[in-house]
Amino acid sequence: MKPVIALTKGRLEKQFLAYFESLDFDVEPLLDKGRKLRIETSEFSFFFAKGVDVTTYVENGIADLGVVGGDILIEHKPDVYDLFPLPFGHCRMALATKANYEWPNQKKRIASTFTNITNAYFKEKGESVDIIKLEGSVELAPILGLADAIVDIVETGTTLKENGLVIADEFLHFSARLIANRSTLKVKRQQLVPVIERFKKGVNEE
Ligand SMILES: Nc1ncnc2c1ncn2[C@@H]1O[C@H](COP(=O)(O)OP(=O)(O)OP(=O)(O)O)[C@@H](O)[C@H]1O
Ligand SMILES: O=P(O)(O)OC[C@H]1O[C@H](OP(=O)(O)OP(=O)(O)O)[C@H](O)[C@@H]1O
Repeated sequence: MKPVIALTKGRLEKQFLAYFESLDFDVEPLLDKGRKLRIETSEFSFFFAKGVDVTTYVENGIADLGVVGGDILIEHKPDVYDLFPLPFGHCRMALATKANYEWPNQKKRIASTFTNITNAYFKEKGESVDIIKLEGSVELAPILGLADAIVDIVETGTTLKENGLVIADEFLHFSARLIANRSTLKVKRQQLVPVIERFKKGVNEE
């Protein structure tokens, strides 16, 4: 059986494809996949899922390997092998507010998709805050008055800028990561190690 790889769909998928192609793997069947969620190449079986679901599939041994953002690993702490960083998907975590924002004297309200990361960040500062969980377009929260600030991913800073927000603090840097199921890595060692080494070659050559 071919190794099974779970890929985070969307943004990371496109960057993965470019990387995968640069390592001379067969990408042809992945290029025109349409709405298909599973694709077979000559060497691998791929499927595509949201980042956090990629970790669930890898954790449960449905996929041998997975490609996922480092933010997802820190936020959800799945029980998988975190093998190494991949040279794409670079972004950072930031606390952001409206420009010239005056923090209130009472407990701060922080909106984020990353509630565990936010909680850990403020805990380390010894500050108690109210965390409001949002699923996307988090930048809206300070603008509409739902929260004083947000904790969210920043790459170019364009989304913050175009919505009148500024970075108050930056505290974590991420890239995509290659992850593996813990027991599969032992059982299918002979098959997986050469694949992992080939992925690593691309990282070392960067
Ligand atoms: N603006 C960004 N620039 C670079 N990398 C990003 C950016 N936003 C997210 N990422 C990285 O890419 C991964 C996938 O993000 P993506 O936005 O495609 O999925 P998502 O956050 O689940 O969004 P959606 O709900 O739209 O699918 C994230 O886990 C993160 O590591
Ligand atoms: O610094 P930038 O390059 O502007 O990128 C940052 C934006 O990208 C992500 O959002 P995404 O596009 O995934 O949409 P979402 O808000 O629905 O998560 C992130 O949540 C920021 O909003």
